[in-house]
Amino acid sequence: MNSDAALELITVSKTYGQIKALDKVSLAIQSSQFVGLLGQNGAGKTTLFQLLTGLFNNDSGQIQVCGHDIRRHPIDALSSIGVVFQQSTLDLDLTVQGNLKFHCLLHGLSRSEAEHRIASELERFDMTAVRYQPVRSLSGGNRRKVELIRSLLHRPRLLLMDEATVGLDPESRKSLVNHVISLCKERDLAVLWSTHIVEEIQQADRVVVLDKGKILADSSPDKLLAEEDSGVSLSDAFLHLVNLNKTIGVVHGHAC
Ligand SMILES: Nc1ncnc2c1ncn2[C@@H]1O[C@H](COP(=O)(O)OP(=O)(O)OP(=O)(O)O)[C@@H](O)[C@H]1O
Repeated sequence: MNSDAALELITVSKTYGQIKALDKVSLAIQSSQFVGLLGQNGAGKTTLFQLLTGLFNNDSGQIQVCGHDIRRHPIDALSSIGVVFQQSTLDLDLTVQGNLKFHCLLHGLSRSEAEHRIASELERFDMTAVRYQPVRSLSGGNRRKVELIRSLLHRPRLLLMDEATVGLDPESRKSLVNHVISLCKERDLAVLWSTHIVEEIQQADRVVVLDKGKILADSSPDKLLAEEDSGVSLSDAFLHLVNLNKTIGVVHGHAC
């Protein structure tokens, strides 16, 4: 067990009937690490996030967040996590302030501390001007920024970004990635960034490739490129790895 890790999974499995959505997954993320998670449809990414956010329990294995076991000490573990989900969870009819304040109060912050943190995070993201606007009136990119700000208000140690750029234009996507990379380094945050868009994680410290519930690779983007020797881009390396795993699966299937 790595007690310094912001997130540690040890042989975590989750099945749905016959389907092994996660199969003995082990993974550790340290503070200040930005880890990209790649996987094709059905690889197990959503299942992983569902376990990490306490929505479902793993069948076996252990999940620790900042040293807190998510099953035995869920409040300590979950309060160390900030999450931006793929689907927006903002109340469109409330103002930005209303959404952010609600989150602060849920986390037990006093009203004055909430005001202070909201003001300083909005300033950090250059969003002070929209503080009292209804979320409905914001662009998609700004709504995502509000969700990111909200995820940071209780000062998490681990940030989970679950396909958080879906629906954003390339510029807004790039801006969100850059914001999160800066935060990761400035605040010693551990980040797990799940995406289908390989270019988003070119600057990641590590790239984890998940396929059919198993980790196929866990290394730096440069190392992954060199190891796969499959083309010029990280995207080529990812596809090569996943296709290779498909071929191995077929060969094993025939052998049995
Ligand atoms: N509630 C469920 N009941 C049954 N099977 C499920 C359930 N949730 C996920 N699965 C199966 O588990 C596997 C992993 O699915 P999961 O949604 O975690 O993958 P994913 O990587 O998030 O895919 P996508 O990129 O399409 O969102 C798939 O085979 C999926 O069909």
